[in-house]
Amino acid sequence: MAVAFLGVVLPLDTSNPLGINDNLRPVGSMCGFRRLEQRKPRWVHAKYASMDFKAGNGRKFEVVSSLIANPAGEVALSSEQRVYDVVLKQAALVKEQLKSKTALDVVRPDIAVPGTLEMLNEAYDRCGEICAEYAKTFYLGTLLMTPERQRAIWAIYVWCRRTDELVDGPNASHITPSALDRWEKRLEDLFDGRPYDMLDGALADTVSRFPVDIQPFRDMIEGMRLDLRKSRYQSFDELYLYCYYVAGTVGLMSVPVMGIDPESQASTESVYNAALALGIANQLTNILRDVGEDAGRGRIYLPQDELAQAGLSDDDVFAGKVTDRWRNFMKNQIKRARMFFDQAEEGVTELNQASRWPVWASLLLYRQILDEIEANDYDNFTKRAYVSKVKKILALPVAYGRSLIRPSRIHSSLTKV
Ligand SMILES: CC(C)=CCC/C(C)=C/CC/C(C)=C/CC/C(C)=C/[C@@H]1[C@@H](COP(=O)(O)OP(=O)(O)O)[C@]1(C)CC/C=C(\C)CC/C=C(\C)CCC=C(C)C
Ligand SMILES: [Mn+2]
Repeated sequence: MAVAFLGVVLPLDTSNPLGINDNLRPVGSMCGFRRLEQRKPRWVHAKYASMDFKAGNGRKFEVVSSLIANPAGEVALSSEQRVYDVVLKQAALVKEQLKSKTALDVVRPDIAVPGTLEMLNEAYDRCGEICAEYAKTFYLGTLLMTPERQRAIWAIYVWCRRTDELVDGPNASHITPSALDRWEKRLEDLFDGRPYDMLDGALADTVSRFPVDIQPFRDMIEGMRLDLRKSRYQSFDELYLYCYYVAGTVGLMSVPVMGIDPESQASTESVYNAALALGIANQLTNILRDVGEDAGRGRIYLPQDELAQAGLSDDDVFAGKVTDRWRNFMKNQIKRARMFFDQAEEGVTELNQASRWPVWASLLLYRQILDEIEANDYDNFTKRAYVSKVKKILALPVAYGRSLIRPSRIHSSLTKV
């Protein structure tokens, strides 16, 4: 089946609701080692890398603040510092783009999305339907936002879901790095106002209206590339980068749409940093919940050095036996994930009033998965930790109550300097 959209005939396969096919085209990626540079780590998550997780026996790399050195003395920026550089750039870009907002209420008048308004509305409605189908609670949360914001978030959600589906969906075994290159080319096209199908058309419209940058989208595709070629993570530093790619990026894509409260005294970069932390916390939680399922696919996302330090090996993970060593190891992993949630909390209040509720709801619900892992006595091999419907419903008014808290006028750790 095909639909005429934005002046061209676009494929739409009803048996494939996300409309993913391999009809994509070619592109490239990102950095590696740098020589030692004195850089001040700010908003550092390094404390999470070092707290109780210090370099163990036989480790090749040592965490030194924002730098990582190998035994030969070569020094690389830590993942945290590399990602923080992206945060700074994104925060600067959003400020820049908002300054140039035109009377037409678009931030990028150079993007002219072809097609009629009716087609565009239809595309956004479809994004909403997909979002409701795949993530009901989250969809309900978006209904509180202004219509323009809610449909922009749906369009971003659908692009993320489709990207994840490439490597995790039913056709995942056919996905090659070049298919991801073609998906990236398609992304560039939609950012240039040349969407490939109706769902891309909705996102093209979103990026013309909101100061959303292409970098986090590219980085998410990079995360999917990593997933194709890598099934072990040597250290938390490596895992952190993966979590940024596949989940921290979602925070960076969403904040320009959700907006920062006009009363907020917080710096833009601190809010972006909190959004990044929420993505990282969610992904760490995903990883801890899915240990058994991932092991069944030969994958272990847990940092190898920390497993070794706890006296555990890949074989223990594959054997799936809950021992005291495993419980202790998991306690530390859960503690770290909670620290990222705590950091994210600091930023939610700074968001625009109508955006706070869905973010609080998603934060509270996701964080409860960690409680459920504990309630399962750390058996994440044979039991899937999930939050019951009743607990989900109970969390919603709590989230609503928190969303009423206004940004603080008093100097805080997030205040602009
Ligand atoms: C200041 C502040 C705190 C602002 C909030 C910023 C914000 C909205 C952050 C959102 C964080 C978030 C929801 C991240 C998603 C993390 C996640 C679960 C990523 C998953 C990756 C791959 O995981 P995996 O394959 O291991 O897991 P599955 O078994 O497949 O689940 C993802 C699946 C990547 C794709 C992500 C999505 C489909 C979610 C996209 C969500 C949005 C665009 C909306 C976010 C908005 C709200 C209100 C939560
Ligand atoms: Mn997935």
